[in-house]
Amino acid sequence: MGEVALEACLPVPSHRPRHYEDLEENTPASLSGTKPLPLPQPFLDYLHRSGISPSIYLGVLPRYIRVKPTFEDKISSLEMELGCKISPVTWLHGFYMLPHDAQIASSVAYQAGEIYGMDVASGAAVQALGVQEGDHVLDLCAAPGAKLCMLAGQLGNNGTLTGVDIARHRLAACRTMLQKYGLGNSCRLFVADGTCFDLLPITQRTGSKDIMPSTNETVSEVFGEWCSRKTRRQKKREGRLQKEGDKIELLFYGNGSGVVGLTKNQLLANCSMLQRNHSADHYDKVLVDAECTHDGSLKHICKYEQWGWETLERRLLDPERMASITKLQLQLLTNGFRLLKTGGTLVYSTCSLTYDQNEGVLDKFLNLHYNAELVEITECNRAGWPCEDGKLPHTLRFNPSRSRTSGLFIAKIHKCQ
Ligand SMILES: C[S@@+](CC[C@H](N)C(=O)[O-])C[C@H]1O[C@@H](n2cnc3c(N)ncnc32)[C@H](O)[C@@H]1O
Repeated sequence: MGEVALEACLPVPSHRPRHYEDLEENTPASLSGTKPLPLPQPFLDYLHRSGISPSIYLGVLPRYIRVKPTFEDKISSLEMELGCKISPVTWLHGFYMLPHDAQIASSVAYQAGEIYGMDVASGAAVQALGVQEGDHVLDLCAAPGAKLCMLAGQLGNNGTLTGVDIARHRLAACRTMLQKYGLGNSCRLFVADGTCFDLLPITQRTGSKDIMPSTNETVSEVFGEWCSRKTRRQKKREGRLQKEGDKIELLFYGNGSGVVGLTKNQLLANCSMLQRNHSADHYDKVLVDAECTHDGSLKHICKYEQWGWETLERRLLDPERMASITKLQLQLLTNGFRLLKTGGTLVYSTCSLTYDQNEGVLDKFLNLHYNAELVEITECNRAGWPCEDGKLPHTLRFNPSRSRTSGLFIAKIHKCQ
């Protein structure tokens, strides 16, 4: 589905939703005149139980792009090509706002990898992490990769970026993005379960010089430069590695990621480092953009029209599914924090606006981790961000109808001694 107004793509209900009145009452003045949204009753009940007003889905959101710094002075040529107004987002550098129906995919800039579509609230989550050149950064739920690309851009050529996702096909899309935008040099991507992933960054201390190769490894098992076209030998080797029952698969690595020249055992030897508890070898920054019910995303809710509303009932409304998703979120957050070095920063975000998946998960996490502290997001013009306070100190919520962004929850955590 393209970028379409929600009202235009949702089915007309056979009955008047119970929370219709709530919807009318809560319609923001700036959006008045917009018809109430026809959502199925079970979903409205879910929103009601979760304390979310259905009014957040009213109105048509603009679309956003992030542009490479070198492209910023060429915005007028993109305006001419697309035939629409493109305005800079005043509160987050590098982001621009377009009409909701603007089609960027055929533009010269998109094809040349100068711009990509990314919601500006997602950009805020990345900005909150405060990445600096030289950092070792972990993105524990990386696919399909918009945030990973922004992280890679902020990192420059100094430091490393490790992306992890459990879904191979989604991580492959991430790899395509990194390559298209020329951002993969310092990155490595692993297909792995983020709840137990335990590879540390390849820093000088844990780099190839410190780790002795295993005696039964051959030269052919040393990682050479990654390329999209693989030789038959490489494919055979990868097949063999997977057959050996690896839980972790290295899907992509750039020349400056520290992987080139290592053997498989050297790379995986990083695992044992955690037991040694050298916190200094851990990641400086960790992003846990956790799997969630996506109920803050208008675009995502629209997709249920294609998938069928019964899919939504199965994915969002089933109590067992909800319990398993909050458990997964807590496990991802816990493991991300374990991989973070003392003094480091972690950002937890979801595109759900329910209490349970955000403050609820954090509450449980903070009760178990005396050395975790919620801290204020002070990055880049933060005072101008169009968000609201969450229900825990320093947490933020982007409410779509007020912020004109996709819905997002963001919390920033500091790892103390
Ligand atoms: C909200 S999406 C992440 C979006 C991504 N950060 C971006 O900006 O494009 C959540 C991701 O978590 C992944 N995921 C789900 N369970 C996981 C697990 N146990 N370990 C790692 N990733 C997981 C999903 O495959 C999905 O790609």
